[in-house]
Amino acid sequence: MLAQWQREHGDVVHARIRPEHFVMVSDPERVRELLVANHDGLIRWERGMRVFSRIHGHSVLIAEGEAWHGKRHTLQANFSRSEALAFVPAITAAAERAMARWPARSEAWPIEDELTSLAMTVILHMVFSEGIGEEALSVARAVRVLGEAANKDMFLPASGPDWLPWKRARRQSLALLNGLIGRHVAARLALPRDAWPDDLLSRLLDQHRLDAAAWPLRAVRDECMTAFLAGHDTVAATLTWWTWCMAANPDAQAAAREEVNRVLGEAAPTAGHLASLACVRRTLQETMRLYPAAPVLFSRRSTRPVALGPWLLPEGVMFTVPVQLIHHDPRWFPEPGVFRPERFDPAVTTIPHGAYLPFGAGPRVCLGQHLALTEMTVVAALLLRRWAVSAPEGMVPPRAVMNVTLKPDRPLRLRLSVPPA
Ligand code: HEM
Repeated sequence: MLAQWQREHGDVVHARIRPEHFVMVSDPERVRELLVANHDGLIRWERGMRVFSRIHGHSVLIAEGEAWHGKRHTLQANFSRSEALAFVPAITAAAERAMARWPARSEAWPIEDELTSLAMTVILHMVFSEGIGEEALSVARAVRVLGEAANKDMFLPASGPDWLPWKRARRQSLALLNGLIGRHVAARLALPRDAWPDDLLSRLLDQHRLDAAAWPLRAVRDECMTAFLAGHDTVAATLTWWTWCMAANPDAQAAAREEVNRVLGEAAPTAGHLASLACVRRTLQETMRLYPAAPVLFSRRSTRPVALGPWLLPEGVMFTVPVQLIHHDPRWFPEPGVFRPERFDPAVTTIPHGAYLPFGAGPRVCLGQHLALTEMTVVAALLLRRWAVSAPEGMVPPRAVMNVTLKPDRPLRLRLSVPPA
C-alpha cells in the first residue's frame, strides 16, 4: 500500500484514515528533516509504546522528553564505539565457544536458533557478565511469544487484561524474562560492591546508589530488559538474514571469506582487525538494507507544528518513514533487489544521507549500533572462516515477516560445509 501511495502521490503523502492524519515521508532529505531537525517535536507512536511498555517498563526505548534525555545521556557512554571495541575479546570468546559445538558439515543446520542463542549470550555478558546455558531455548521461545503477542496487540485499540485465559503463554513468557532479569539483579545486590564485575548492571546500580529517586531499582530493571531484548533480537535477525544472503550469493560469500583469511589468517579477531574487514562489513550493511531488523520503530507523532520542506504540518500528525520502501528505491539503490555489497564502498557510493536507515537517524538513533556492528562483524568473520553456507536441496527462499523484528517466515536452516581451500 505504501509503495502505491508513493507511486501515485510522491515522497510526502498525506492520508486521512479516521481518526488519524497519516503522513508518509520517503524522500531521504525530508526524512532527515523529520527525524533530525524536528526530533524535539516528535514522540514515538503511542499505541506501539504502550504495548512495548508492558515488557520494557519505562526504559530509554519508551520514555519521551526530559525523562528520555536523562536516560539516554546516562546510557550513552556504555554504548560508545570504544566500549564496543573493548568488548571484542568477549564477543570472540562467546562466538568461538558457541561455534565449537557446530558440526563441520550439516545438511540443514538450525542456524537461526544457534545465532539467536549466541546473540543472547553476547548481550547477557555485556549486561550481566554471564552467558546463558540450558535456558537459551526457553528464553528464545518466550521472546518469540511476547513478540507475536505485541505484534497483534499494537494494531488493536486496547490490550485485554493479562489474566484472560488465552493470554497464558504471554503471561508465562513475561514471567520467565522478568525472572531472568530479576535473578541477576538480586544476585548482584547480594554481593559487596567491590565484588561487582564491570558491566552494564553494575554501572546502573551505581546510578541507583547515587540517586535512587532518578534511578529506582525498577528503572535499572527496565534498562536491563531493553538492552537484553533490543540487543539480541535485532542482531540475531540480522545475522540470520546475513547467512541467507551469503547462501544465496556465493560470490559475495567467497569474496568476504577471502578477506577474512587474508586479514585474520588463524588469529582471533581483535578490535584492530575490524577496520580491515571492510568487505565483511559491507555484506552486513547490504543485508540490513534488504532486511532492516526494526522497521516498527519508525512511526512518530508530532507534538507541535512540524516544518517539512514547503509544508507546515500541525500537531497530532502520525508520521511514518517506510524504511523498507526507501531501502528498495532504485533512485538510491540501483537494482534494489540485487545483493550488491559494493554499493557501500565509500570510494563509489552515491547513497544520499537519509536513504539508508537500518539504525534510524537523529538523536533517537539506535543506542546499540556500534555494539551491533562490532558483534556482527566478529561473528560473520568467524563463521566464514570455518564454514561455507548454502541452501539445502529444494529449499524455498524464506519470506520476511514482521514479529516486532523482521524475521524469516520459518526458522532458517542452512547447509554447512567445509569452505574451499
Ligand atoms: C542489527 C542490530 C540492530 C538494529 C537493526 C537496530 C535498530 C534500531 C532502530 C531502527 C531503532 C530506532 C531508531 C529510531 O527510532 O530512530 C533502535 C533503537 C534502539 N536500539 Fe537498536 N538495533 C540493533 C541493535 C541494538 C543493540 C545491540 C542494542 C543494545 C542494547 C540496541 C538498543 C537500542 C535501544 C536502547 C534503542 C532505543 C533508543 C532511544 O529511543 O533512544 N539496539 N534500534
